[in-house]
Amino acid sequence: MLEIIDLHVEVGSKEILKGVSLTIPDGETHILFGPNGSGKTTLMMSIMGLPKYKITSGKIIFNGIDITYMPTHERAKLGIGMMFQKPPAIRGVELQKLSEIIKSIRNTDADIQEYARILNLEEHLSREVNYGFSGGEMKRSELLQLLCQKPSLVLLDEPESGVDLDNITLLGNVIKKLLKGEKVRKRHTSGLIVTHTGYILEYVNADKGHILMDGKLVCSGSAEDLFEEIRQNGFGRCENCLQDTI
Ligand SMILES: Nc1ncnc2c1ncn2[C@@H]1O[C@H](COP(=O)(O)OP(=O)(O)OP(=O)(O)O)[C@@H](O)[C@H]1O
Repeated sequence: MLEIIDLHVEVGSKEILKGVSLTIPDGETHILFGPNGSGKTTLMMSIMGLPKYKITSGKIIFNGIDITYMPTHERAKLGIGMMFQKPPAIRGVELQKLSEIIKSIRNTDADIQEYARILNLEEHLSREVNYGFSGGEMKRSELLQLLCQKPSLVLLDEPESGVDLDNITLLGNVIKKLLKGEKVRKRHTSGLIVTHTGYILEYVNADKGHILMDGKLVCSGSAEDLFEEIRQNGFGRCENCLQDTI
């Protein structure tokens, strides 16, 4: 499904990712932990191919295709979808219109009205995408777009941040549905999720967790065990592991 090999990425001429290797097999959901500024968003953006994130070496292989230098819209067409931590507003484009475009590009059978109903976004369909939306509404709008895209790899960057407890339940259940492993185009859906709070672990079956420190993956294992360790001891012990990688 997704294979990242020794990835080095620069942002604004500063090296942020310093040799990340990660494999997410078909149908697996992996969780990415790490302190602020360690490079989690950078990794997600690099997988999605945002131009600001300059890959200086290494490879990203998706379903056997080398996508390292492929433009973002082609990656989206191939089935990589992302929920951004801070999604941009798109002036002049209604959420309904964008959902239809996404649906037609991927040729999915998404029921936009039904998904909007589930996500309490019916009134937002006629509004410009994310413009003036609250934090929680933006997250739901991102999720609506993902449901329309039906990606085979879902990247979720802090899906629960800024979302109230009722809406975390709603979001968690929809994400669970998105990842539940139903076959999309003969493949199961895979996921990579960044979380600080760990709420999302209550909704998804996480196959593995990873810890990113200063642009390097320093640890992999059970997502629940890693989260418990972080909850109790912070990233202190990870600092020692980071020293071992230098
Ligand atoms: N244009 C830039 N120039 C220099 N450094 C940058 C630039 N853009 C981002 N960075 C730095 O890259 C580092 C990694 O940022 P990133 O957003 O990937 O971290 P993160 O792990 O997702 O953090 P958080 O948990 O706070 O969301 C940060 O130290 C950030 O300041």
